[in-house]
Amino acid sequence: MSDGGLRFGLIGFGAWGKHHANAIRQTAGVELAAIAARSEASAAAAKDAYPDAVVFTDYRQMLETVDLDLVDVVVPSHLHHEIGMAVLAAGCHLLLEKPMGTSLAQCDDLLRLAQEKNLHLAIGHEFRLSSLWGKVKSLIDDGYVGTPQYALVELSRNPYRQGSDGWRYDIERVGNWILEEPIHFFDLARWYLGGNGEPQSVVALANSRQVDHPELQDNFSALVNFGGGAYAVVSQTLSAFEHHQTVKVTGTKGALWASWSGSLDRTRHPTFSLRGFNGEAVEDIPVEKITGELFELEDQIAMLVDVLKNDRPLACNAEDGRWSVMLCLAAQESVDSGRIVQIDEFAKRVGNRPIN
Ligand SMILES: NC(=O)C1=CN([C@@H]2O[C@H](COP(=O)(O)OP(=O)(O)OC[C@H]3O[C@@H](n4cnc5c(N)ncnc54)[C@H](OP(=O)(O)O)[C@@H]3O)[C@@H](O)[C@H]2O)C=CC1
Ligand SMILES: O=C1CO[C@H](CO)[C@@H](O)[C@@H]1O
Repeated sequence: MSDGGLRFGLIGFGAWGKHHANAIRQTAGVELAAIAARSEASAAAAKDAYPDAVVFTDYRQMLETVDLDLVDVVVPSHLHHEIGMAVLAAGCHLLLEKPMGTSLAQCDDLLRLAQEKNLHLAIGHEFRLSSLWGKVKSLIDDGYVGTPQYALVELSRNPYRQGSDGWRYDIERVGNWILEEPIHFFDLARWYLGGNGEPQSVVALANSRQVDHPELQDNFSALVNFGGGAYAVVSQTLSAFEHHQTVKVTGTKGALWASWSGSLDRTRHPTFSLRGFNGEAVEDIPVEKITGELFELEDQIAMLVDVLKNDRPLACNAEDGRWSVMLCLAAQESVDSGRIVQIDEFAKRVGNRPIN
């Protein structure tokens, strides 16, 4: 760490990488020291927006020549493993965007190397930093609903962006569409219901609007069984308009209903609300801070500064990231086979280790 604070590098200056760069710029105690883009055009845009950062078109050169504390990786999903491994091998802490990998073997390589090198590996499930989705979690933990028995995490939105070179619509590069956005909801569901034990099984359905691309699934719904009989419903449609997300959690005593709406996922002007039934009365529950993925991204960078400077725990660690990848892969297997997938069996067969 230099005297001026932490030195962060960024790899990937696309649609979401630009927001990461901005979040780093907004955060006290950290400097965006270097950026690696791929094309000359993206590198020029990075240099223009961040003239004080050293800009590269080869991330390896950046890792070899610049002294960095943490590198933030925001590239198409099929590159997470290759680039994440290179960052850790270079001895830098890593913030890796979701999905942690497109296979469990990739997640395990990253976990192993981070452990060997004693480096932090944070996964970009920024919803965990949200004042709204986080308030639901703290109310559950405080016993507001009693023992949680049911969670619905649902999104209705417009279609995914193509991504640079159309990677998001290429199954080889995206992995599957569950790894794109429903992965956040599996992470939330496990966060909310995890007190009942880890997920035990998943069954899912999906379909596509494009007859010639059945693998690009616009509609997706899954049921996840947790210990103690609790279960979650994760559901998403990409065939809708704007961006509307709902969480409903009910338990033996009460209920919570959170909702977030915006013209786009990245609006800074959303509407959101949290209502609860505490077993006696229905109430509006105040949410202290504005919420949305742009705000959470800033909080995620601030959280990392706190982790590195004050040795605090990560909001979402590599085991959590691996779990959410596993749930997505198990759900895709259920879609493809038409069968319920037992997570412990899947974990041993595909992940080469039991769930606990
Ligand atoms: N947590 C969240 O809420 C979100 C997470 N994401 C995740 O972030 C990642 C990026 O998504 P997004 O920004 O939308 O995708 P984009 O396609 O918009 O951007 C990807 C960028 O990566 C760059 N890139 C590709 N290869 C390399 C390389 N070898 N070195 C440096 N840069 C490279 C591309 O460069 P070029 O421009 O030159 O082609 C492009 O600018 C994905 O994994 C996605 O899942 C995305 C949105 C939200
Ligand atoms: O949260 C998200 C917003 O949407 C993107 C797709 O358009 C996803 O990549 C991402 O995870």
